Amino acid sequence: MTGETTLALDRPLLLVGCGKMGGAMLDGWLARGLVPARTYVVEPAGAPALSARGVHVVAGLAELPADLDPAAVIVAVKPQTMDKVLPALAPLAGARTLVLSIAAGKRIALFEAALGAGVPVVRAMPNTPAAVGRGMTVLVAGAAAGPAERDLAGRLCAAVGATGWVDDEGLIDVVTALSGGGPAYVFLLIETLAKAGAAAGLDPALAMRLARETVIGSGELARLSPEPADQLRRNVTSPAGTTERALNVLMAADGLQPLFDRAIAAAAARSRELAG
Ligand SMILES: NC(=O)C1=CN([C@@H]2O[C@H](COP(=O)(O)OP(=O)(O)OC[C@H]3O[C@@H](n4cnc5c(N)ncnc54)[C@H](OP(=O)(O)O)[C@@H]3O)[C@@H](O)[C@H]2O)C=CC1
Ligand SMILES: O=C(O)[C@@H]1CCC=N1
Repeated sequence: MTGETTLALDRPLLLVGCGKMGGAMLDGWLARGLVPARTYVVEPAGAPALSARGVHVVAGLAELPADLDPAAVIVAVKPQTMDKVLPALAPLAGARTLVLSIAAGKRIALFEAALGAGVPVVRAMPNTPAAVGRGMTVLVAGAAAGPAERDLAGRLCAAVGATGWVDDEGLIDVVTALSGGGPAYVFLLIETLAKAGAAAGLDPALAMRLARETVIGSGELARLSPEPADQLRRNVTSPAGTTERALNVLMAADGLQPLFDRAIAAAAARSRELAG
Protein backbone atom coordinates (compact mmCIF):
# COMPACT_ATOMS: atom_id res chain seq x y z
CA MET A 1 0.00 0.00 0.00
CA THR A 2 1.41 3.43 -0.84
CA GLY A 3 -0.17 6.54 -0.09
CA GLU A 4 -2.89 8.62 -1.40
CA THR A 5 -4.74 7.89 1.86
CA THR A 6 -6.62 10.85 3.28
CA LEU A 7 -6.92 11.38 7.01
CA ALA A 8 -10.38 12.57 7.90
CA LEU A 9 -10.48 11.57 11.58
CA ASP A 10 -13.64 12.05 13.66
CA ARG A 11 -11.66 12.60 16.88
CA PRO A 12 -8.42 14.47 17.63
CA LEU A 13 -4.96 13.07 17.03
CA LEU A 14 -2.18 13.41 19.59
CA LEU A 15 1.51 13.22 18.72
CA VAL A 16 3.87 12.85 21.68
CA GLY A 17 7.38 13.86 20.59
CA CYS A 18 7.75 15.91 17.44
CA GLY A 19 11.40 15.41 16.55
CA LYS A 20 12.87 14.12 13.31
CA MET A 21 10.62 11.10 12.85
CA GLY A 22 7.41 12.25 14.52
CA GLY A 23 7.74 15.61 12.77
CA ALA A 24 8.28 13.91 9.40
CA MET A 25 5.10 11.87 9.81
CA LEU A 26 3.09 14.86 11.03
CA ASP A 27 4.14 16.86 7.95
CA GLY A 28 2.84 14.04 5.78
CA TRP A 29 -0.44 13.76 7.70
CA LEU A 30 -1.14 17.48 7.54
CA ALA A 31 -0.45 17.38 3.81
CA ARG A 32 -3.04 14.59 3.49
CA GLY A 33 -5.98 16.17 5.19
CA LEU A 34 -5.36 15.94 8.92
CA VAL A 35 -7.15 18.96 10.38
CA PRO A 36 -4.59 21.14 12.26
CA ALA A 37 -7.21 22.43 14.74
CA ARG A 38 -7.90 18.83 15.82
CA THR A 39 -4.23 17.91 16.13
CA TYR A 40 -2.31 18.09 19.41
CA VAL A 41 1.47 17.86 19.73
CA VAL A 42 3.44 17.44 22.93
CA GLU A 43 6.91 18.83 22.36
CA PRO A 44 8.97 20.24 25.27
CA ALA A 45 10.92 22.60 23.02
CA GLY A 46 7.75 23.93 21.33
CA ALA A 47 7.10 23.99 17.60
CA PRO A 48 6.37 27.56 16.46
CA ALA A 49 5.93 26.58 12.81
CA LEU A 50 3.23 24.08 13.76
CA SER A 51 1.51 26.55 16.09
CA ALA A 52 1.44 29.02 13.21
CA ARG A 53 -0.37 26.40 11.10
CA GLY A 54 -3.08 25.96 13.76
CA VAL A 55 -1.79 22.78 15.44
CA HIS A 56 -2.12 22.80 19.25
CA VAL A 57 1.41 22.51 20.64
CA VAL A 58 1.98 22.00 24.38
CA ALA A 59 5.18 21.43 26.33
CA GLY A 60 3.88 18.55 28.46
CA LEU A 61 1.06 16.02 28.67
CA ALA A 62 -0.35 17.78 31.76
CA GLU A 63 -1.23 20.79 29.58
CA LEU A 64 -3.63 18.87 27.33
CA PRO A 65 -7.41 19.42 27.65
CA ALA A 66 -8.86 16.96 30.17
CA ASP A 67 -11.61 15.89 27.73
CA LEU A 68 -9.29 15.38 24.71
CA ASP A 69 -10.44 11.80 23.90
CA PRO A 70 -8.00 11.29 20.99
CA ALA A 71 -8.61 8.70 18.26
CA ALA A 72 -4.90 7.92 18.35
CA VAL A 73 -1.84 8.75 20.43
CA ILE A 74 1.37 8.45 18.43
CA VAL A 75 4.34 7.89 20.70
CA ALA A 76 7.44 9.27 18.99
CA VAL A 77 9.88 9.93 21.83
CA LYS A 78 13.30 8.30 22.14
CA PRO A 79 13.25 4.77 23.56
CA GLN A 80 15.40 6.05 26.43
CA THR A 81 12.64 8.55 27.38
CA MET A 82 9.83 5.99 27.32
CA ASP A 83 9.93 5.05 31.01
CA LYS A 84 9.26 8.68 31.91
CA VAL A 85 6.55 9.24 29.30
CA LEU A 86 4.46 6.07 29.65
CA PRO A 87 3.08 6.66 33.18
CA ALA A 88 2.01 10.16 32.15
CA LEU A 89 0.20 8.71 29.12
CA ALA A 90 -1.92 6.31 31.18
CA PRO A 91 -4.80 8.77 31.85
CA LEU A 92 -5.24 9.26 28.08
CA ALA A 93 -5.22 5.57 27.22
CA GLY A 94 -8.37 3.47 26.98
CA ALA A 95 -10.10 0.83 24.91
CA ARG A 96 -11.14 3.35 22.22
CA THR A 97 -7.82 5.15 21.74
CA LEU A 98 -5.16 3.64 19.49
CA VAL A 99 -1.64 3.86 20.89
CA LEU A 100 0.78 3.82 17.95
CA SER A 101 4.43 3.58 18.98
CA ILE A 102 7.25 4.19 16.53
CA ALA A 103 10.00 3.74 19.12
CA ALA A 104 12.85 1.40 18.32
CA GLY A 105 13.09 -1.63 20.55
CA LYS A 106 10.17 -0.96 22.87
CA ARG A 107 7.82 -3.96 22.91
CA ILE A 108 4.02 -3.92 22.80
CA ALA A 109 3.98 -5.70 26.17
CA LEU A 110 5.69 -2.70 27.77
CA PHE A 111 2.87 -0.40 26.62
CA GLU A 112 0.18 -2.86 27.70
CA ALA A 113 1.81 -3.24 31.12
CA ALA A 114 1.97 0.54 31.60
CA LEU A 115 -1.37 1.50 30.03
CA GLY A 116 -3.60 -1.55 30.56
CA ALA A 117 -4.01 -4.91 28.84
CA GLY A 118 -7.18 -3.76 27.06
CA VAL A 119 -5.48 -0.80 25.40
CA PRO A 120 -5.13 -1.22 21.61
CA VAL A 121 -1.42 -0.91 20.84
CA VAL A 122 0.18 -1.02 17.40
CA ARG A 123 3.92 -0.83 16.98
CA ALA A 124 5.27 0.68 13.76
CA MET A 125 8.73 1.17 12.35
CA PRO A 126 8.75 4.00 9.80
CA ASN A 127 11.66 5.79 8.14
CA THR A 128 12.46 9.43 7.41
CA PRO A 129 11.50 9.46 3.69
CA ALA A 130 7.99 9.63 5.20
CA ALA A 131 8.65 13.39 5.24
CA VAL A 132 8.26 13.38 1.43
CA GLY A 133 5.54 10.73 1.31
CA ARG A 134 7.98 7.94 0.42
CA GLY A 135 8.39 6.22 3.77
CA MET A 136 8.42 2.49 4.39
CA THR A 137 6.62 1.46 7.56
CA VAL A 138 6.18 -2.02 8.95
CA LEU A 139 3.48 -2.55 11.60
CA VAL A 140 2.62 -5.21 14.16
CA ALA A 141 -0.55 -5.18 16.24
CA GLY A 142 -1.06 -6.01 19.91
CA ALA A 143 -3.81 -8.41 20.99
CA ALA A 144 -6.25 -5.65 22.00
CA ALA A 145 -6.00 -3.85 18.64
CA GLY A 146 -9.10 -4.76 16.67
CA PRO A 147 -9.91 -4.15 12.99
CA ALA A 148 -10.79 -0.47 13.54
CA GLU A 149 -7.50 0.30 15.33
CA ARG A 150 -5.45 -1.71 12.83
CA ASP A 151 -7.17 0.15 10.02
CA LEU A 152 -6.44 3.53 11.62
CA ALA A 153 -2.78 2.63 12.26
CA GLY A 154 -2.47 1.39 8.68
CA ARG A 155 -4.04 4.57 7.28
CA LEU A 156 -1.77 6.83 9.36
CA CYS A 157 1.31 5.06 8.04
CA ALA A 158 0.04 4.62 4.47
CA ALA A 159 -0.51 8.38 4.32
CA VAL A 160 3.27 8.84 4.36
CA GLY A 161 4.39 5.97 2.11
CA ALA A 162 4.42 2.22 1.71
CA THR A 163 3.30 -0.12 4.48
CA GLY A 164 3.53 -3.77 5.39
CA TRP A 165 2.41 -5.84 8.39
CA VAL A 166 4.10 -8.67 10.25
CA ASP A 167 2.54 -11.01 12.82
CA ASP A 168 5.77 -11.77 14.66
CA GLU A 169 6.89 -8.78 16.74
CA GLY A 170 10.39 -10.26 16.97
CA LEU A 171 10.90 -9.40 13.29
CA ILE A 172 10.64 -5.67 14.02
CA ASP A 173 14.23 -5.63 15.31
CA VAL A 174 15.47 -6.63 11.86
CA VAL A 175 12.98 -4.30 10.16
CA THR A 176 14.38 -1.49 12.31
CA ALA A 177 17.89 -2.40 11.23
CA LEU A 178 16.97 -2.62 7.55
CA SER A 179 14.33 -0.05 6.58
CA GLY A 180 14.19 2.02 9.80
CA GLY A 181 17.85 2.91 9.63
CA GLY A 182 18.22 2.15 5.91
CA PRO A 183 18.06 5.76 4.71
CA ALA A 184 21.25 6.43 6.73
CA TYR A 185 23.08 3.70 4.83
CA VAL A 186 21.94 5.15 1.51
CA PHE A 187 23.06 8.64 2.51
CA LEU A 188 26.38 7.14 3.61
CA LEU A 189 26.64 5.55 0.16
CA ILE A 190 26.29 9.02 -1.37
CA GLU A 191 28.99 10.34 0.96
CA THR A 192 31.43 7.49 0.33
CA LEU A 193 30.91 7.51 -3.45
CA ALA A 194 31.56 11.25 -3.48
CA LYS A 195 34.70 10.89 -1.37
CA ALA A 196 36.00 8.12 -3.61
CA GLY A 197 35.36 10.27 -6.69
CA ALA A 198 37.14 13.24 -5.12
CA ALA A 199 40.06 11.03 -4.04
CA ALA A 200 40.32 9.85 -7.64
CA GLY A 201 40.61 13.41 -8.95
CA LEU A 202 37.13 14.94 -9.35
CA ASP A 203 36.27 18.31 -7.90
CA PRO A 204 34.51 17.44 -4.56
CA ALA A 205 31.35 19.41 -5.43
CA LEU A 206 31.07 17.66 -8.78
CA ALA A 207 31.73 14.27 -7.14
CA MET A 208 28.94 14.93 -4.63
CA ARG A 209 26.53 15.96 -7.38
CA LEU A 210 27.31 12.82 -9.39
CA ALA A 211 26.92 10.58 -6.33
CA ARG A 212 23.63 12.16 -5.24
CA GLU A 213 22.05 12.16 -8.70
CA THR A 214 23.18 8.58 -9.27
CA VAL A 215 21.45 7.38 -6.11
CA ILE A 216 18.33 9.44 -6.89
CA GLY A 217 18.18 8.18 -10.47
CA SER A 218 18.84 4.57 -9.48
CA GLY A 219 16.12 4.74 -6.83
CA GLU A 220 13.64 6.10 -9.35
CA LEU A 221 14.62 3.41 -11.88
CA ALA A 222 14.18 0.72 -9.21
CA ARG A 223 10.74 2.18 -8.44
CA LEU A 224 9.50 2.39 -12.01
CA SER A 225 11.16 -0.61 -13.66
CA PRO A 226 9.53 -4.05 -13.55
CA GLU A 227 13.02 -5.60 -13.44
CA PRO A 228 14.42 -6.89 -10.13
CA ALA A 229 17.48 -5.24 -8.58
CA ASP A 230 19.95 -7.90 -9.71
CA GLN A 231 18.82 -7.47 -13.35
CA LEU A 232 19.08 -3.68 -13.08
CA ARG A 233 22.63 -4.24 -11.82
CA ARG A 234 23.42 -6.57 -14.75
CA ASN A 235 22.06 -3.96 -17.16
CA VAL A 236 24.88 -1.62 -16.07
CA THR A 237 27.57 -4.27 -16.14
CA SER A 238 28.99 -4.59 -19.65
CA PRO A 239 30.92 -7.84 -20.11
CA ALA A 240 34.64 -7.14 -19.60
CA GLY A 241 33.77 -3.49 -18.97
CA THR A 242 34.47 -1.04 -16.17
CA THR A 243 31.59 -1.79 -13.78
CA GLU A 244 32.56 -5.45 -13.70
CA ARG A 245 35.93 -4.47 -12.25
CA ALA A 246 34.27 -2.46 -9.47
CA LEU A 247 31.79 -5.24 -8.72
CA ASN A 248 34.64 -7.72 -8.46
CA VAL A 249 35.76 -5.66 -5.45
CA LEU A 250 32.29 -4.98 -4.00
CA MET A 251 31.04 -8.58 -4.45
CA ALA A 252 34.21 -10.31 -3.26
CA ALA A 253 33.96 -12.70 -0.31
CA ASP A 254 35.02 -9.82 1.99
CA GLY A 255 32.96 -7.23 0.09
CA LEU A 256 29.66 -5.50 0.70
CA GLN A 257 27.53 -8.53 1.66
CA PRO A 258 29.45 -9.58 4.79
CA LEU A 259 29.76 -5.90 5.73
CA PHE A 260 25.99 -5.41 5.52
CA ASP A 261 25.36 -8.73 7.26
CA ARG A 262 27.39 -7.40 10.19
CA ALA A 263 25.83 -3.93 10.08
CA ILE A 264 22.26 -5.24 10.08
CA ALA A 265 23.04 -7.75 12.84
CA ALA A 266 24.59 -4.97 14.95
CA ALA A 267 21.57 -2.68 14.53
CA ALA A 268 19.09 -5.51 15.24
CA ALA A 269 21.06 -6.42 18.37
CA ARG A 270 20.84 -2.80 19.55
CA SER A 271 17.09 -2.82 18.94
CA ARG A 272 16.82 -5.92 21.18
CA GLU A 273 18.91 -4.16 23.85
CA LEU A 274 16.61 -1.11 23.74
CA ALA A 275 13.65 -3.35 24.65
CA GLY A 276 15.03 -3.51 28.20
N1 LIG B 1 14.95 9.12 13.26
C1 LIG B 1 14.55 8.04 12.57
O1 LIG B 1 14.94 7.85 11.40
C2 LIG B 1 13.61 7.06 13.18
C3 LIG B 1 13.25 7.12 14.51
N2 LIG B 1 12.38 6.21 15.04
C4 LIG B 1 11.98 6.28 16.43
O2 LIG B 1 11.28 7.50 16.58
C5 LIG B 1 11.46 7.98 17.91
C6 LIG B 1 11.92 9.43 17.85
O3 LIG B 1 13.17 9.46 17.19
P1 LIG B 1 13.70 10.82 16.55
O4 LIG B 1 12.56 11.56 15.96
O5 LIG B 1 14.85 10.44 15.72
O6 LIG B 1 14.21 11.55 17.87
P2 LIG B 1 14.15 13.10 18.23
O7 LIG B 1 15.01 13.29 19.41
O8 LIG B 1 14.38 13.90 17.00
O9 LIG B 1 12.61 13.28 18.65
C7 LIG B 1 12.09 12.98 19.92
C8 LIG B 1 11.34 14.21 20.39
O10 LIG B 1 10.66 13.92 21.60
C9 LIG B 1 10.77 15.06 22.42
N3 LIG B 1 10.56 14.70 23.82
C10 LIG B 1 11.46 14.42 24.79
N4 LIG B 1 10.83 14.18 25.96
C11 LIG B 1 9.51 14.31 25.73
C12 LIG B 1 8.36 14.21 26.54
N5 LIG B 1 8.45 13.88 27.84
N6 LIG B 1 7.14 14.40 25.97
C13 LIG B 1 7.04 14.71 24.67
N7 LIG B 1 8.12 14.85 23.85
C14 LIG B 1 9.33 14.64 24.38
C15 LIG B 1 12.16 15.55 22.16
O11 LIG B 1 12.31 16.89 22.58
P3 LIG B 1 13.76 17.39 23.09
O12 LIG B 1 14.70 17.20 21.93
O13 LIG B 1 13.50 18.82 23.46
O14 LIG B 1 14.12 16.51 24.25
C16 LIG B 1 12.27 15.39 20.66
O15 LIG B 1 11.77 16.52 19.97
C17 LIG B 1 12.49 7.08 18.58
O16 LIG B 1 11.84 6.22 19.47
C18 LIG B 1 13.12 6.33 17.42
O17 LIG B 1 13.50 5.03 17.80
C19 LIG B 1 11.81 5.22 14.27
C20 LIG B 1 12.15 5.12 12.95
C21 LIG B 1 13.09 5.99 12.31
O1 LIG C 1 18.75 4.87 15.04
C1 LIG C 1 17.69 4.60 15.62
O2 LIG C 1 17.70 4.05 16.74
C2 LIG C 1 16.37 4.94 14.96
C3 LIG C 1 15.55 3.71 14.71
C4 LIG C 1 15.64 3.46 13.25
C5 LIG C 1 16.22 4.68 12.73
N1 LIG C 1 16.58 5.50 13.67
